[in-house]
Amino acid sequence: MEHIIQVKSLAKIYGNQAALEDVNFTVEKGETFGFLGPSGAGKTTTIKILTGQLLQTSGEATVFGKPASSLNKPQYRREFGVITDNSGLYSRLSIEDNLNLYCQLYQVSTKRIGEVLEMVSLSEERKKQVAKLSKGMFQRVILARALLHKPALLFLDEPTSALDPANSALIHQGLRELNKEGTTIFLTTHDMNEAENICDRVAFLHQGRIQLLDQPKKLRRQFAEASVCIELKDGREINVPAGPEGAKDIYDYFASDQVVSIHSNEPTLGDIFVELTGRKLV
Ligand SMILES: Nc1ncnc2c1ncn2[C@@H]1O[C@H](COP(=O)(O)OP(=O)(O)OP(=O)(O)O)[C@@H](O)[C@H]1O
Repeated sequence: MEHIIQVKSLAKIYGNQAALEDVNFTVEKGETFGFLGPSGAGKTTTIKILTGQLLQTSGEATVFGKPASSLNKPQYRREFGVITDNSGLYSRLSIEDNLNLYCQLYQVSTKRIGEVLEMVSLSEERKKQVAKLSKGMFQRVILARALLHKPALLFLDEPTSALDPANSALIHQGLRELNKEGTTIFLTTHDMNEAENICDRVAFLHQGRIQLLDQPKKLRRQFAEASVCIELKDGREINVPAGPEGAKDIYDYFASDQVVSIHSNEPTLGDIFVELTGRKLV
């Protein structure tokens, strides 16, 4: 496997406060990696270090095999994209004119504009002035701009915070398509649905350390209760052991035609986070 990002014993101390302590992880080529944590966990600090905007106090952070601190140099601009809150656009210009400027900057054909606007469902609005866009549309233009040059690696800091579910879904769709085209994605979020929807693996950051790291599916299984829930026609929900000891009950409910649905008692990523840390993700 090819490590696109490699982080070893990373620490960041602001004054006398440790924001990150002994953080270790790798991000493999082609994956969408989610960095989950509540406010103040150290997510933005990590993105800033990985994109060369901030220097760590100790430890190693390499991106494409080079020290992350070197990514600040203009020659690496084409290789990765960063989307943060303060990604400015020219408000008096249209969406299309904004993207035209970036095509020149990245030396990308303007044909790509149509493709990226399609990916974020903004084809119809391309002539609209940026000042007149809703927040969700604005966020989608920022994403479209980051997609123009098909970066090998894209960093997103809470890409859908404060967006409604419809706009979030459009951003997720754009990210999935970009990932299919080969872009490795590193995103921070405190939205567990976002993590479940688009991430191949997630790391739970709490108090400056990674508490868990795996595929969402595996984490849910690891923390699942050994029981299944049977929903009955009379409205009751019965929890039955998932092993042989529950088999007779399950058979009886089916045999007497009482079952509406049966599902495993798997926790959400949010449930797991609360169990692990005693804190909610938001
Ligand atoms: N420039 C700074 N100077 C001092 N402390 C800072 C600075 N930037 C961040 N911190 C502190 O470091 C810790 C981690 O902050 P960070 O912004 O990385 O968290 P976060 O997980 O991104 O939070 P949020 O979800 O609210 O954006 C916090 O306790 C924060 O107060």
